[in-house]
Amino acid sequence: MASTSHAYPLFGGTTDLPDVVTDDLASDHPLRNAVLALGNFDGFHLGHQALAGMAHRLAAGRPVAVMSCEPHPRSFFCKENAPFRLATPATKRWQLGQYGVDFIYSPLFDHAFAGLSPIEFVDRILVDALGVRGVIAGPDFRFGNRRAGDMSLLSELGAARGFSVSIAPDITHAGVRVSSTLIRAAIQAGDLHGASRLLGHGWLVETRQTPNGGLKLHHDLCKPRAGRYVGFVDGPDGRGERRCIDITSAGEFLPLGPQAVRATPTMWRLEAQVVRKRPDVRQVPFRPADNAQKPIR
Ligand SMILES: Cc1cc2nc3c(=O)[nH]c(=O)nc-3n(C[C@H](O)[C@H](O)[C@H](O)COP(=O)(O)O)c2cc1C
Ligand SMILES: Nc1ncnc2c1ncn2[C@@H]1O[C@H](COP(=O)(O)OP(=O)(O)O)[C@@H](O)[C@H]1O
Repeated sequence: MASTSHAYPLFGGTTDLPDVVTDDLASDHPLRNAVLALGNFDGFHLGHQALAGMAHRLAAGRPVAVMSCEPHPRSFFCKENAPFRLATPATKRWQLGQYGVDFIYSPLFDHAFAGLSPIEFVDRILVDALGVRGVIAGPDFRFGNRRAGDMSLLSELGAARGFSVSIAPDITHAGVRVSSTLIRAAIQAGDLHGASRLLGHGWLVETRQTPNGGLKLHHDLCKPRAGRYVGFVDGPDGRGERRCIDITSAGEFLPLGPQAVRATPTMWRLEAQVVRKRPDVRQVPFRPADNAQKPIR
């Protein structure tokens, strides 16, 4: 049911991108009667993926949707001083497309939206604007002004209004609940292997051209510890290739060797921090593609 097809060789082929819905769906819109997963889904980690899988099973052929407010509520409430996001909207859209999500409900998170009471959110958004058949979220999901609504209130309201409310079990890794916060901490420590294990995929980042022709991490993304990294990018022949880059504390990408003069890609999968054994080692050889997840030393 998703609309636009988009090819990213880096990510392994073509995917149908979900529609992005920012407003009410008309009463006869085919995307009504969806099962909607609630939250922000930054990074689309293992917990989020399990939730999306459950939404698919509950939907049983009806549309599957994911909520993702913009800006991220954490930026709106200024809970973070530094950039913190694990994924840009474009990357998230591609990831959700890979999971067969039909649409992303992405309302503007402003004072008016944040000020909706839990009952207003249910009546105005879930029932009137989207006409959901069911919703699903983790046990910790909070909604409505001052986070006043919880899953038990949502279950009551759903039963009264005729949509189903499902609570997803916690997904853990090594005994700890997987969360975006945990993944950010791993990235900030330069532990991209640890981050990838919790994400369930490599960390996909977008870069931007700087005015002086360089490359910089997208300004909303959390910054990995400054150092030398191996990243995987789309090559000029449509196949992927591995490159070495130094990432500065400001998020600048400094390509090494002859690749520095090549056209600069905008999407990378950052795979590993290069641990230097000897201080005089300047270049690190590329590893074969099938070694993607092994540490490079
Ligand atoms: C309609 C609606 C209104 C919300 N209003 C608030 C709010 O006033 N204050 C707040 O902290 N979170 C509010 N939230 C919750 C945020 O979406 C978000 O879950 C939370 O702030 C993110 O914090 P966390 O990442 O620490 O869980 C609201 C959510 C919804 C759906
Ligand atoms: N480890 C997990 N197991 C199960 N559900 C999860 C997990 N992490 C997040 N969720 C659920 O996924 C949805 C999106 O979560 P969100 O708050 O955006 O992610 P996070 O807590 O990782 O920042 C919410 O309904 C949340 O309860």
